[in-house]
Amino acid sequence: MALELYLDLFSQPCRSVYIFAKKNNISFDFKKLSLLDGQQYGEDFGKISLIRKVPALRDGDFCLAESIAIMLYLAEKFKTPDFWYPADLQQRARVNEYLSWQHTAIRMHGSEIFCLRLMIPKVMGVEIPEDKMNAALDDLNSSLKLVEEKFLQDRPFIAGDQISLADLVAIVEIMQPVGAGVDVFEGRPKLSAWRDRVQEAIGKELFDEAHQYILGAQESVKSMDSSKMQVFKPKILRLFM
Ligand SMILES: N[C@@H](CCC(=O)N[C@@H](CS)C(=O)NCC(=O)O)C(=O)O
Repeated sequence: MALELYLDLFSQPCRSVYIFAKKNNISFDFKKLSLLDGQQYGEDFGKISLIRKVPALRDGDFCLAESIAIMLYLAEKFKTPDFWYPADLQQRARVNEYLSWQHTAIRMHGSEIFCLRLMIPKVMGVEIPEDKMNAALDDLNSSLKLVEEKFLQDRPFIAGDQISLADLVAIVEIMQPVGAGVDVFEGRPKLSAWRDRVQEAIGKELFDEAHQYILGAQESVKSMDSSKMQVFKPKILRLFM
């Protein structure tokens, strides 16, 4: 049985797994799971992951959740080039440091902008007050500043001269607010130059293919039937209201 990846390219961690697998010529069955249609709550997906989030992997009888665990599994199984997750002690520690930090920083702040600008107005039918939006933008800006000043410094990539899993996980998260219409690269030449290097290392075609849905998110969310998105209401109420 071919290796299966359950993905929705609206999702940042799905894009990192997708790009990683494609870039390393790992063949897989793309199992599209539509988050906006609530397919993560379906009975079939529950057999793959009780966490009910994507990405998820099935390799024979073995199922795995969590994007970073999935990419490390693929890296080990398919012996991908060292630069993705360097064997060098301190380079690997740099990658681990970024991967550990990002969950509650850039990922949280970029996702919040996406929810405040696109999801909440659609699902709840309300616009977000300006002060709340500004506070979320401040949080995002402080995380982006740390990406530049702490994680990149003067290096081409987070762990040194070559792309690693840290850069891949960083770029997919940083593109999420861009999809919601916030150009995080404007006025940030260092971050923009790093984005260009990451794009080049991934390959522009693959980068664009993986990001086409998120970059069209403003239009696609606008045209969606909000009654179908009510499945998100309890979560939005819990997290944001
Ligand atoms: N830490 C997880 C995060 C996975 C996650 O939060 N996935 C979101 C999409 S970005 C999801 O499936 N959400 C569905 C839901 O919460 O209902 C990873 O890196 O894989």
